[in-house]
Amino acid sequence: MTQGDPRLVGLEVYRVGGAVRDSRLGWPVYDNDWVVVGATPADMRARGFKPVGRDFPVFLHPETHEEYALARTERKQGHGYTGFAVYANPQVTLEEDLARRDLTINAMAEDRAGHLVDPYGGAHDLESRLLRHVSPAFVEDPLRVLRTARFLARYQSLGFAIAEETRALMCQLAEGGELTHLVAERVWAETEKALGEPHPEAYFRALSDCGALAILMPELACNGGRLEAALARLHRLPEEDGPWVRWRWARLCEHLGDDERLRLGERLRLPRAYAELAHQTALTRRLWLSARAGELDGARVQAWLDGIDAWRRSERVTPLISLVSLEAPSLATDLALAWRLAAQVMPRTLLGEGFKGKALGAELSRRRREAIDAALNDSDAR
Ligand SMILES: Nc1ccn([C@@H]2O[C@H](COP(=O)(O)OP(=O)(O)OP(=O)(O)O)[C@@H](O)[C@H]2O)c(=O)n1
Repeated sequence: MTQGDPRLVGLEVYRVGGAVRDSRLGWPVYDNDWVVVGATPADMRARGFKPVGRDFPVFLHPETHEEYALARTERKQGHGYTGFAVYANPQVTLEEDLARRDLTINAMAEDRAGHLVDPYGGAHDLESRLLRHVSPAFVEDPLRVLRTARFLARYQSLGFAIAEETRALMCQLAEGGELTHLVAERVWAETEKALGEPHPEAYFRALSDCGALAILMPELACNGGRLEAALARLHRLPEEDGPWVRWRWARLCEHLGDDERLRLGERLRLPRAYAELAHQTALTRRLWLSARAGELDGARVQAWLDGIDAWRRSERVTPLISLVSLEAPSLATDLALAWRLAAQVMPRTLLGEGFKGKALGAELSRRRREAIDAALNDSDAR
């Protein structure tokens, strides 16, 4: 791909990071990152690369739009993400650039002929299925605790585990209070990515094991048994092509009380769509729990439909009923009928009958309730 590219002639360029790791694992590679050794920003601009990094000397290839970063070292100076001193200069070697990286499997490079440069044993760890830190500098970026957990969520089915000594550093970061310096957006970004991986439960378990979950998402961490039950639900999702990452989040949080769920959402600055689905899912859980306890009645079903705003957002109903069918199949059948009958009560009809304003609202509610009761009675009769 890079062979014969005139912009690269005379440049010392290596493919690095995730692309090297994933191609060796046989995992799909979506984009390539490159490191350039021995060049200056002026060299890159002269070749037509576009500078993109405000903080780092990173350039975009004008045609492939892939990232080319000048080799750099980084040292932590303060707390949080801004506290890094970046040092890029043509003397920085590839080995030095690789040394600043988080995990050995992420610290491999390939030259343009495909030869591996692997000073930290990444290929061996890839074979041994180990997530292992490159150096003690791992602790300089607390986000790496989450990244390591996320890679476990991605590769767990390949047999990966976190190396004992890396796990110790993760615990150390949690105990030392470093995680409190992570901004909500970065925590959520990693968590959202982890939720999209094949084994998101491994992410939360790894964070729980090192004490990070108790700091970052204490609402989920407070009780081991509840956490395991919540993690089991991550793979029990409604059947539909919809936003399954959101569903995973919703199922994870559905056992939380309203206050806890809101607090967690605020803590993570959760996007609205996630918060809304989590709320609807929690209401739905209460409904099937009440059915299980033999306490279901028309009022509860109507309150549920009101709560999820079914009348205006009818598209919400079927997926939630599909969720109920996983937990309480016969209730799902009843709800489907109740919804079908209640949705046939049209405000327009009532307007035609002369209802207006408050009276219209009250009559609408009364007739919907009638329809719901009829559906539930029908179920009792069956
Ligand atoms: N906190 C971080 C973030 C990134 N990296 C390094 O930067 C590379 C690129 O980071 P990124 O694109 O975030 O991750 P990928 O490894 O490419 O993984 P993904 O497949 O999730 O994109 C990583 O491989 C790793 O070497 C790091 O050491 N520490």
